[in-house]
Amino acid sequence: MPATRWGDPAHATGLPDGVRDLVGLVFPIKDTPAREDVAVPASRLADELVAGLRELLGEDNVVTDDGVRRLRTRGKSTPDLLRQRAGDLGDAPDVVVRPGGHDDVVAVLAWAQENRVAVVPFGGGTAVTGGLVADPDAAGLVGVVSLDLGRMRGLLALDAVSSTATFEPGLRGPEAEALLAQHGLMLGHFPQSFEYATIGGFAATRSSGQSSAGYGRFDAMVVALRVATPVGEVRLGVSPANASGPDLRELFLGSEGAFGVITEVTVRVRPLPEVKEYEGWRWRSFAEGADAMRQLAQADLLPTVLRLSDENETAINLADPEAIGGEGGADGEGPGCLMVVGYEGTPAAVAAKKAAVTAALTALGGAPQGSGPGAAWAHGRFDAPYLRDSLLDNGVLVETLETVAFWSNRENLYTRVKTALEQALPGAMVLCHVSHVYATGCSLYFTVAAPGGEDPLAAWLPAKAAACEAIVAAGASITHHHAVGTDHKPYLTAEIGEVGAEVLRAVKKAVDPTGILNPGVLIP
Ligand SMILES: Cc1cc2nc3c(=O)[nH]c(=O)nc-3n(C[C@H](O)[C@H](O)[C@H](O)COP(=O)(O)OP(=O)(O)OC[C@H]3O[C@@H](n4cnc5c(N)ncnc54)[C@H](O)[C@@H]3O)c2cc1C
Repeated sequence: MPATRWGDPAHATGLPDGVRDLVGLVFPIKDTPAREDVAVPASRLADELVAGLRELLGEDNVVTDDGVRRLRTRGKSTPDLLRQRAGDLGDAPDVVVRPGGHDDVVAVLAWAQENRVAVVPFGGGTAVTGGLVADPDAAGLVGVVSLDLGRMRGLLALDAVSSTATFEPGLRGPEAEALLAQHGLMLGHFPQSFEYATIGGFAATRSSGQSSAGYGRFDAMVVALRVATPVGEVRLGVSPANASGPDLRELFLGSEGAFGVITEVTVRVRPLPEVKEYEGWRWRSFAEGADAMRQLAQADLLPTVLRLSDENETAINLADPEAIGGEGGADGEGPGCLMVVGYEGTPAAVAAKKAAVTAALTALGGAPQGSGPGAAWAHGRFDAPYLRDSLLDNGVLVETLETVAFWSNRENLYTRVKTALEQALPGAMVLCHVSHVYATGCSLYFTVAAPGGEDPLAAWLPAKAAACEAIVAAGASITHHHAVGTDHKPYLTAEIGEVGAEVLRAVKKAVDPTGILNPGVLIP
């Protein structure tokens, strides 16, 4: 994946003319190509130090090449891409190392402690909240090692009786699913970053995928972990559940490389679905559709996939305000909102769930739209990041953010965040969908598009701050699944309290006394 863009360059198509024309009606279009010619800053690590790493891992697995260091710089948020596109490679690691297994990771951590070098675990590099941007200076360290887990790609164990699989951390989503598929099994974790994000990254950020209604969040799939910390190994999870004090698995899930390097992840697996059916439902308003989701969740009637776009997102996604959304729906009752509902499983299970959900949604006032919208969503479910690059190329600023609250706070949260973004970015288009649903609440996922102007990063950062402040003021969580990283860290204490922040600092001190792991990330 290039440093300045998402994904496989062969899949990047540019903006189709029709879409470019449509976008041009709303935002000024101008060519803003990325700079690829900027030199990577020189490595801060002395040759003798790098030689020490080579002795540990072998010549081929210690890389100081500028091209590789460029690729391991930051993650894939829009600010990350904008910095890279402008030629700012200031956060480039000094060296990239590629451990072959748990013992290699242990050896690198010992080397880093001895030599006071920061270690940044690098999975797929799809982080969107600054989780890959360590600050060695703040921790008094002399440089940064990017710990690229890409060689650790094994399926280590499969317990078919218990339905669990143990993976190494560097497997990307499709690779893990392909290994399981050989046994007729699946994991069922499909974030939009599925093609590049890794098993270790999913665990380290407590990721949530597009099928979370049916299969759950990633952290809920994890039953056991092996973690290498600077003070020793931690192995957790000898049983699915227990009452053996606080569950320490939870301490390492979501720890974003600040407490240790996750070297093995054991997850619950399930049979591959025989049937997949996705369909659309139309609602008169976002509030009405969201309330239908709440009622499904509270009646234990969740399908596998469930998402609801607000009026703006519905209109934009369909790029045809006459079809659904926009002024006046087909029934003349005002703007409409599209819900995507998906069912996966055995034919009998799908038929039974579909019948029950259909009856419930019909009774709640939903209008079935057939399989067309569902098929369109399934076809394009991993394409949006490519579109973002094309829009950035054309001078349009695009970024997403997400949050989560209880149902009783949903409307308040939606209004506050939308208003904050619209006020901070005049002329912005703010879209939203309910992306993940629980019996007690839901996640809201916002997409913002605005004129990039002369300095899109300078335009975006105050808007992001305004949105974060609105989330805090609404009493919601600063993140549902993108994690804390460095971007959300200023808002974490407001959510977990001073004592909570002190607990995190105390754990950090216990497992990483020299502060080499991801300094500056997560811990307030
Ligand atoms: C276009 C796009 C779409 C996205 N869609 C979703 C989505 O639908 N759902 C979602 O949840 N997220 C989404 N994300 C965010 C991101 O993909 C997730 O946070 C993902 O889980 C990160 O995995 P990764 O392997 O890329 O981790 P990285 O980006 O490499 O790392 C993320 C953080 O975890 C740490 N880390 C990585 N591996 C380990 C390890 N083995 N041990 C310890 N620490 C580790 C890193 O140091 C860093 O702090 C999206 C991102 C992009 C760019």
